[in-house]
Amino acid sequence: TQSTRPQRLLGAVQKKATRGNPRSVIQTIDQFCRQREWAMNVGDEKGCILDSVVTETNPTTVLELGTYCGYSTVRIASLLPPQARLITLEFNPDFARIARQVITWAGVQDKVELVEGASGDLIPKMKAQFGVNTFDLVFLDHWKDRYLPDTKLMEECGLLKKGSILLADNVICPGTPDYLEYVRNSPRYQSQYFKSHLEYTKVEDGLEKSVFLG
Ligand SMILES: O=C(NCCCCc1cc2ccncc2s1)c1cc(-c2ccc(F)cc2)cc(O)c1O
Ligand SMILES: [Mg+2]
Repeated sequence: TQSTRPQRLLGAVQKKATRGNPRSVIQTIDQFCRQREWAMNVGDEKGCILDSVVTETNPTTVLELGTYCGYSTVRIASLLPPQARLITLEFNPDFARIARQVITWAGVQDKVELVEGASGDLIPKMKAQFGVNTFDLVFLDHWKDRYLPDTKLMEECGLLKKGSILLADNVICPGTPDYLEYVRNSPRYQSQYFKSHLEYTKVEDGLEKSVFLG
């Protein structure tokens, strides 16, 4: 039977990347996506912006919405201090199955909890079921029309505290117009746009970093 793109991406990682070395996993995926097949990872250009936001935030508790093959999961987890934790949500079980193997190959599985399900269902369970108080950093990279409702849901569930950082991928391409309008006009956020390009292309895209002001 035909393999899927995530399966071929995992194959490249298991063939070319060094076990336990997150940087070599990232490098292998970027090479695969540039030389073989495009895939919707945040990529190397936006990935550097992600890295700088993670390191400057120095988060203890991170939420990622949208795991896909685990590329940004590995990028974030590899920069976390020892006791820090990353919870990543994935809706698609096939993507989740691949992501678990990529995360383990990179050796960051002890910092990561991958949960399968829809963000709208799981966010209200974060405190009771996952023992989360608040998130220091949230990376939004799932359905683009869920960024705004899920941000409002996180506010309502008390998952954001003064200083929590929201970092949103794809605010230009595919685009998240209602989310951008909200975080840029709400008095509860201080927003900043980091201009970049859609992963592995010359198309404009960018990340929006929004600090929750409480
Ligand atoms: O859709 C994208 N990403 C979300 C996939 C949806 C996966 C989900 C995870 C989850 C977890 C919890 N609840 C609900 C959900 S839904 C996406 C698409 C493009 C793109 C850009 C130009 C193109 F021509 C074609 C695709 C680029 C990107 O960087 C993306 O992130
Ligand atoms: Mg994305």
